[in-house]
Amino acid sequence: MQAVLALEDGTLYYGRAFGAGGENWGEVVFNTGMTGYEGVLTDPSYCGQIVVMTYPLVGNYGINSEDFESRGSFVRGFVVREVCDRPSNWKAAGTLAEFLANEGVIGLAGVDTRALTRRLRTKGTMRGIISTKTSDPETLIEKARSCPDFSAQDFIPTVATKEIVRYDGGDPVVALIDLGAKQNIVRCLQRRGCTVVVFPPDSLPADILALDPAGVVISNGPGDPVRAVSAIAAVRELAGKKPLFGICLGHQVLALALGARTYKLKFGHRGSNHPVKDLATGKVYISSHNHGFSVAEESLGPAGLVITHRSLNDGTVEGFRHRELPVMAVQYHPEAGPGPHDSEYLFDEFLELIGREGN
Ligand SMILES: NC(=O)CC[C@H](N)C(=O)O
Repeated sequence: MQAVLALEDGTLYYGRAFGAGGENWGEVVFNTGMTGYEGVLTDPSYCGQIVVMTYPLVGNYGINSEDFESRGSFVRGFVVREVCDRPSNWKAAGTLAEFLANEGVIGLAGVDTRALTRRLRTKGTMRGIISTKTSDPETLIEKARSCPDFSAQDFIPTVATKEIVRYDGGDPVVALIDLGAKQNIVRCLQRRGCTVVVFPPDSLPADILALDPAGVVISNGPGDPVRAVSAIAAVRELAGKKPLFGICLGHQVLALALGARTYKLKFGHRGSNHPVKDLATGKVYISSHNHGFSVAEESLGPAGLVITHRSLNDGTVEGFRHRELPVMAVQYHPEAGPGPHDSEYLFDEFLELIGREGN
């Protein structure tokens, strides 16, 4: 079966359909990871987006639920150069096509994803429609042009928990504000002995403080950070009361809560191979990224924040700390999943921050 991706600039990319059939729309973004498609597909931060993989062969180690980052896939479409139909891996429980079919995600294979990526890099992220109904491409282009603006949509309620979930471990007890959290954040904290209590995104500060956690982590998540209104308000109140660690959307929410600004990047950072410099040590880490927004560097100082990490690809802010308060944040993914594990040391730094606060 044929499928097509229509972009709002009028470009069409035809290929072979795999996974689910039908039609869906979203913001078209590219990911430069050479592996890790299971983590990408189940990362709730991709909610509302059609993901294009630049690596030319995807699906070769199949799918297994142990590597999932959430309960399913929230992507609106998945575009690859070549899909592997016969995976080979001891953990594989199924194929990529089967997984996408089960999740209702339309796959499109046979596209020159590098050419598509160059277009997105030149023109910036665009809205698009992925469809297995290919007979009327002009209508698809029109539909792509009339999709709602990405920043006008609230994705967090679709992906985040509605109830408090407790993962028992030892001490300390850490609260995790779930804006669409990747499961590996929980795993990384549990591996360090923590009990993790996951809170819904609209939890009140008083609910979180009632637990008396030693620290609070604000998770990754989808969409424009300025829409995370209740989390921003909650975090503003928690700052100074508990040590805080923001990851990705959590980093942006912390910045906004403390008075800094965010803006949309032209095409974002998505992949497992992004160099970031830790400015305290001068060390460069290859790290896992998935963000389309960034914190404006000039807005950090007035908010009492100091840059701690910087992207070596485009120089944007990748981490900050507060000058006085126990507050740290990174724009990228110390939990990896997928991606290199080298930045897990940031969880150790968070536990040190908790320790210093005498909890
Ligand atoms: N992974 C994330 O938390 C992404 C944060 C935000 N949705 C962005 O695109 O910038």
